[in-house]
Amino acid sequence: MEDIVQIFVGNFIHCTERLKLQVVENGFIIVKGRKIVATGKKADLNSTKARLDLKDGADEKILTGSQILIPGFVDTHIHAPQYPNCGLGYDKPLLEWLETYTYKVEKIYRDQELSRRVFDAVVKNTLANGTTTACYFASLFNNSSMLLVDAAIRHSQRALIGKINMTTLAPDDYLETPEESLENTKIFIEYVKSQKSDLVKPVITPRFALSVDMDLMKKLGDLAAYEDLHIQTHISENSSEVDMVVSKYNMLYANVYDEAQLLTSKTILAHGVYLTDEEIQLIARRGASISHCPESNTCLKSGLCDVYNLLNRGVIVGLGTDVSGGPLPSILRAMKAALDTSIHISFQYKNYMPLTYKDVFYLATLGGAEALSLHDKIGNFQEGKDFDALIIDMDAKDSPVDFLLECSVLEIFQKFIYTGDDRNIINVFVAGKQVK
Ligand SMILES: O=c1[nH]c(=O)c2nc[nH]c2[nH]1
Ligand SMILES: [Zn+2]
Repeated sequence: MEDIVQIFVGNFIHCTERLKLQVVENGFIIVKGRKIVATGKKADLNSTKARLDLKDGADEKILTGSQILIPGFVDTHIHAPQYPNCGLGYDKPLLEWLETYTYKVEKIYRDQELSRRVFDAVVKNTLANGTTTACYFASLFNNSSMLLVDAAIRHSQRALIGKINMTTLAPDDYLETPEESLENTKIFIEYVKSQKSDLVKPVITPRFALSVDMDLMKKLGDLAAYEDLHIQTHISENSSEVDMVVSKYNMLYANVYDEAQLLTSKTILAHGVYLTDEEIQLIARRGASISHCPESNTCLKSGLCDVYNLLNRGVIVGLGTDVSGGPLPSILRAMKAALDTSIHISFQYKNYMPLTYKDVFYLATLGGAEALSLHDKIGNFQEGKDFDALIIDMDAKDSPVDFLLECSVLEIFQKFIYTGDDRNIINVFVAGKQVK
C-alpha cells in the first residue's frame, strides 16, 4: 500500500538538541506514511514537493495563527493501574501511601474486565492529553499487564510497558515469589514480542529496591542484558525510603542497582530527589536517566528534585506524571510543576538559574525521548523521525483561555504552557496516524 502524504503548513516549535528551542514561523512539515520526509519554510514548499515528486492532492493542513505544531509529549513514568486513585491519598508520605492506598487498588487487577476498562481509559486519556509515548508500570499480574499492551496497540500509543516485579514489603496476597516473578517476566516479554508492534516494547520493572532482593535484581539485570531491554524503577524518592535502602543493602541507593547491572543507558529511574553527588556521577556515567515527577514529589511531600543540578552534571532528564503519585495524566501539568519546583529551589540559593518554559518543553519532548533512548525515532521534527505531534490551538472552542490579544508565536506557546490544558490540544498524531 502506498504511504499517505500529509503536509502541515504553519508555525511549529521543537527542540533541535538538548535545551535548544527552534521556532519556525510559516514553515512546513511533509509526512509520508509514518515519517517526516521534509521540513522547511513555506516559500520552499513547492520546490520541495517537486523534488520529492509529490503528486497534487496530498492532504494539506493549513494551521491558523492561534495554532502551533509541536512534538508529542513523552511521559517517562506512569502507573496505569493506579489511575482510579488519581487525586487520592495525599495525606500520607510515600511508604504509608503505598500501604494504605496503592497496593489496595493495584491488587484488584486480577479482575480482567476491570483491567480492560481502566487501561482503555488510561491510554485514551493520556493520548487526549498529548502523551504520544508513555513508559508504563503495568500490573503485578501478567494477564492484566497484557491487557495494557493490547490497549496501547489498539489506540496506537507508543509505549514501554513493564510487568512489575515485587516479592516483598507488600501484603502477602499481593506478592509473588522470586521464581514466579522471573518466570512471569519472561512470559510477559514473549507476549509483547509476539504482538510484533512497532510502537510497544517491554521494559524490565523491579518496583524499587525495597520490593525485591539482590538475587532477583541480578537475574533481571541479566535478562535485560540478554534481551537488550529497557529497565525502569524508582530511586531516592523519599528520605525514609532512602534510609531503609541503605540499611537493607549497606550501600548507596544507586550502587544497589549498579551492583545488579540495572544501571544501563536504557534505564529510567523515577524521582532521584535525594541522590548524592557520587550517585549522580554514577548515573551520568552509566547513561541512565531520571524521570522527574514534580507533581508527585509535591503531593506525597517527597521533596524538591533539583533538575538543574542533574542536567549540569550530564544526567539525561525527562518528565513523568507518576500517576497516581501525581494527580493527573498530563505532561503539560508536569511542565508547570517542574517550573514551580525549580523556582522554589531558586529561593534558597543566590545566582541559581531556575528552569524556563523552554527548558521544561525540552524535558517534555526531546528530553523524554532521550530518557527513553528513543531519540533516534521521536522527540522533534528532524527528517527521518516518526511524526509524533500535537496541534495546539490557543483559540480552541471551550478553551480555558478566553481572551487572546495579538500574540507572537512564542507568546502563544507560553500561554499554552502556563494556562492551557487538554482542550488546547486539538489533534494528536502518533507515527503519522491521527489519534485525536
Ligand atoms: O511514586 C511511587 N509510586 C509507586 O507506586 C512506588 N512504588 C515504589 N516506590 C514508588 N513511588
Ligand atoms: Zn512511580
